[in-house]
Amino acid sequence: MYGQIVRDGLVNVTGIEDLGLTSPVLQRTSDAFFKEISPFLLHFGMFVPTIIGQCTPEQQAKWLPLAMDLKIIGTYAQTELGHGTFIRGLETTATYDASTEQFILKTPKLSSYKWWAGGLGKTANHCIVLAQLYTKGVCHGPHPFIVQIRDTETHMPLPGIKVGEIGPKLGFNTADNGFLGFEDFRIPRENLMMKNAQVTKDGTYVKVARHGKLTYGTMVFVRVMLVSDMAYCLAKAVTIAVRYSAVRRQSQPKPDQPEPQVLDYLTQQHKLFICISTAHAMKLTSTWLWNTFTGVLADMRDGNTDTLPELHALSSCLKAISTSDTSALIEQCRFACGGHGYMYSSNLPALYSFATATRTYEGDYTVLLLQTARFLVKSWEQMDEGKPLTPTLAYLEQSRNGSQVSWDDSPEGIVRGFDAVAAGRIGACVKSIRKHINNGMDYEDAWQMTTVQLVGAAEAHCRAVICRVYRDETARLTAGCSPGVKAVLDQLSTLYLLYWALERTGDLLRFSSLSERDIENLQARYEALLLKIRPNAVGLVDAFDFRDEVLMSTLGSYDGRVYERLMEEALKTPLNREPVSDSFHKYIKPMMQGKL
Ligand SMILES: CCCCCCCC(=O)SCCNC(=O)CCNC(=O)[C@H](O)C(C)(C)COP(=O)(O)OP(=O)(O)OC[C@H]1O[C@@H](n2cnc3c(N)ncnc32)[C@H](O)[C@@H]1OP(=O)(O)O
Ligand SMILES: Cc1cc2nc3c(=O)[nH]c(=O)nc-3n(C[C@H](O)[C@H](O)[C@H](O)COP(=O)(O)OP(=O)(O)OC[C@H]3O[C@@H](n4cnc5c(N)ncnc54)[C@H](O)[C@@H]3O)c2cc1C
Repeated sequence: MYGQIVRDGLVNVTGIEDLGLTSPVLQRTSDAFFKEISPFLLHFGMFVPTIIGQCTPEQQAKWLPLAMDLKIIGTYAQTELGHGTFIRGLETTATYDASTEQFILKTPKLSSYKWWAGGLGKTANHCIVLAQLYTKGVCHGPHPFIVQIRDTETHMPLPGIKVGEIGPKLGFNTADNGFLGFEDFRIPRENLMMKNAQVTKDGTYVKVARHGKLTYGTMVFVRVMLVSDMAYCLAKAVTIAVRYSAVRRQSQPKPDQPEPQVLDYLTQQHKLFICISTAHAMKLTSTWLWNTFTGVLADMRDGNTDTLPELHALSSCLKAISTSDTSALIEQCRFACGGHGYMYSSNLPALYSFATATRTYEGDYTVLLLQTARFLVKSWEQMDEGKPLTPTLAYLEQSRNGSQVSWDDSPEGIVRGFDAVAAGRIGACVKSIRKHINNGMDYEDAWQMTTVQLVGAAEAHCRAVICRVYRDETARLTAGCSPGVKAVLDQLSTLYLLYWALERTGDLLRFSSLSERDIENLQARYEALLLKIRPNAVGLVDAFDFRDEVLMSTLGSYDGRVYERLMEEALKTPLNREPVSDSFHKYIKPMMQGKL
């Protein structure tokens, strides 16, 4: 299995490398090889970006050509058995020895072992290691180091290195995630990635970057990329589920009628059409976030890190919500396909196991929403002091006078409604924190007592951002479209707004003038819109343009030959090679004869 995966992985990266194709195509072709992920994903997904983001030009000149030409194969080893979220708590140490101009890497105890890095188990021979940097007896916190862990000729682990595979997981089982321990392992001083901080030959620590968190830059980059990856993953799942729902006929609502396509059931449309909308919403939001990210990078190149906190807050909540929505909606696609959706050959289980992992890696859902909440509360307090708000928080101004937003169910009205919910929930958090402090709690305890509300406020802020960006970008992009295309894409963006308005009626009742009658109108509009979208449903998923080789699904292939493909896959199962398994003769027959 591992050998096959590595072969496929190399064909994928070297073949495409030779063709010089860009990453979106690389992603699609990669999907033609793997239902889960490539053992080389971390090499291009984090090892190379970290060299670019954390190395000096001189260090890049040394390491980047080796990495891009696959002369070295890398991964990113930050998480340890004992710590993943709390980076400042990482236990692996890198202590500078000025007498030899080397760092000595140590994993002091079992919980210090690096754990999880993709490709670390058997594939990578180098890795980026986050370790607590000590020099002259002072700890300067986690810093990135490039470390060779295996001999590039023999692939044997170097002396002082303990490395291996962590074992089977819910998914990602083609990624040989690994563990790594160091026993007084020495690396040259130059292997500290020195763009943001340096250690001179005599061991003097020199902070280069003004913002202490630039070390975490790779995580921001990957979080930004993951929003786009989620749109792509969900688009595949809903393509499978909608095509299957057009083929599958089941039940007989009217005695004299043939069994209908299950796609004609309103409940099936309710399950699936939000998935199409959400794939579009996340794709457009990811492009907007990428443009925000590149803008902040440009500012930082000019030495201005003022916009980094807002980017961290945005990338954190959008990564959390996009991965959470995608996991839930891919599972919804599986539910919509009945028993056959549970077949591995449908590819829905693999898509789900991939998506649900993203809810955790690159920053756990709750932890990242609390990061965003930290920024929201700070912004509220700055607003109270009369300071200007950042662009994505401009809506907070409307909450100043405390008046309730009047509800109107136009798309702009619904977007304003979500702004009001976000502003109201952030304000409620600030009030809760202040109440606890007035009752004698210190700030940290008051914050902890409010974290359930803070996670909700961050989700509300994120939903408001997605709704606004989706609506605005749809308006901008459809301006030049034919009336027919514009109408269908407007239907999808309106469906997203109506769906989430109905999901959040409690909040809208609390923070806007929404009434019972308004809710009835929303429900009626939503159901009518499902019926309008139905005739275009298959066309909309065909427009995602996934080849069968990329979908890898018995249920979602373009030709609709579902039952034939299910049977073809079943007959390939090893158990079907012989009519009688030898277990019958070894165990079942003796049991039937009372001889066990
Ligand atoms: C293709 C890719 C496949 C990917 C496979 C998977 C790869 C991985 O999973 S790699 C490992 C990923 N690990 C993580 O994401 C760990 C998540 N944890 C974290 O990000 C941090 O520990 C965190 C922020 C949650 C908490 O850390 P902590 O030191 O307590 O930070 P905290 O005290 O809350 O914040 C300190 C300041 O830094 C800021 N900050 C924190 N993180 C960042 C960041 N990434 N960027 C910018 N600023 C940041 C905070 O906003 C805060 O600013 P301020 O004090 O002005 O409010
Ligand atoms: C498939 C997969 C691939 C991965 N690949 C890599 C990789 O290549 N390289 C790498 O370095 N890492 C990798 N990781 C590790 C991943 O980054 C961590 O698992 C992730 O950051 C979560 O950290 P944790 O496991 O310590 O969870 P924890 O933080 O221990 O989470 C456990 C629970 O504690 C809660 N919690 C933690 N802190 C707080 C808080 N402050 N407030 C409230 N609740 C809190 C969480 O919300 C969660 O409910 C991978 C993980 C997976 C699943």
